[in-house]
Amino acid sequence: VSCTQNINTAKQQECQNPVTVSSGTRQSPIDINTAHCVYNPQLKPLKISYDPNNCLRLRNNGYFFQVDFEDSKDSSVISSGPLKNHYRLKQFHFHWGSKSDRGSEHTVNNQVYPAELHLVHWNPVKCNNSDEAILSEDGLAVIGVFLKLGKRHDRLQKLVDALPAVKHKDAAIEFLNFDPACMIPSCSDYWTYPGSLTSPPQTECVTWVIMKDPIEISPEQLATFRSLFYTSTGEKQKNMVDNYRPVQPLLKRTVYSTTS
Ligand SMILES: C[C@@H](CNC(=O)c1ccc(S(N)(=O)=O)cc1)Cn1ccc2ccccc21
Ligand SMILES: [Zn+2]
Repeated sequence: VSCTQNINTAKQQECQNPVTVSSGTRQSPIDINTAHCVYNPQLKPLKISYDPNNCLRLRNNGYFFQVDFEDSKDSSVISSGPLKNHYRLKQFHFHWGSKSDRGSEHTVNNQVYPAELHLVHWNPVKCNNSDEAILSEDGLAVIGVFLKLGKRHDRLQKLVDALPAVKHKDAAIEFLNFDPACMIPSCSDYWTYPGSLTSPPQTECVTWVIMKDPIEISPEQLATFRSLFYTSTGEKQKNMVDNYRPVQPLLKRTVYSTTS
């Protein structure tokens, strides 16, 4: 069933025909209960190799703002860690709250962060393109990075300065030479589990890799995220905030950890 519905906000908005994936057995996001995580000594660090020349454009898709990458070659890829194949970077985006006591999609021992970064990669070994990947079991690998309030993130400022140019839904600008590796924490520890897209069509195609350490951004930088709109120009303006899905049941899944 595909209906155009806004991203699930905390109120789990439903469109005409509710599309809650109630039959889902591996939905995302989840709360990461560190006491129930299983230490897996075989888990290697994730290998990350991004080429800033693949960075193409920044756009407002009406759910979040997103930076799109050239993904016709294996030039910005991740591998190793829990992954059997290498995966190509397609885009990254964020989720954030209207206030700093909400915003992240995943939580850690029920602790919420004010925002969360998702770097979305697809499997070129199993799939021909990213649209096919969302329909395949191990089609996507998404790196999640928590954001906490603190000092200004100097390298992220280039992105923050570009946001006013994409205030409204469907706005897009050329955005070049940004290295997403600057948003990966220096500590390589992570949790990993099998999950889904957190927005429609919520297909169960994602291997999640959630970095343990958050990165820091300033209150001013987060305020700029909140200055974007869900709405197109001409519509009644609705601030783009609280674009996160509530946590979903873990069910029979195990979250693996790189640390005991
Ligand atoms: C995959 C959608 C587009 N959405 C995504 O690519 C996507 C990627 C990652 C996340 S997250 N937050 O989990 O990292 C969320 C969404 C397009 N699309 C293709 C077919 C399709 C059918 C219905 C609706 C949208 C559809
Ligand atoms: Zn996301």
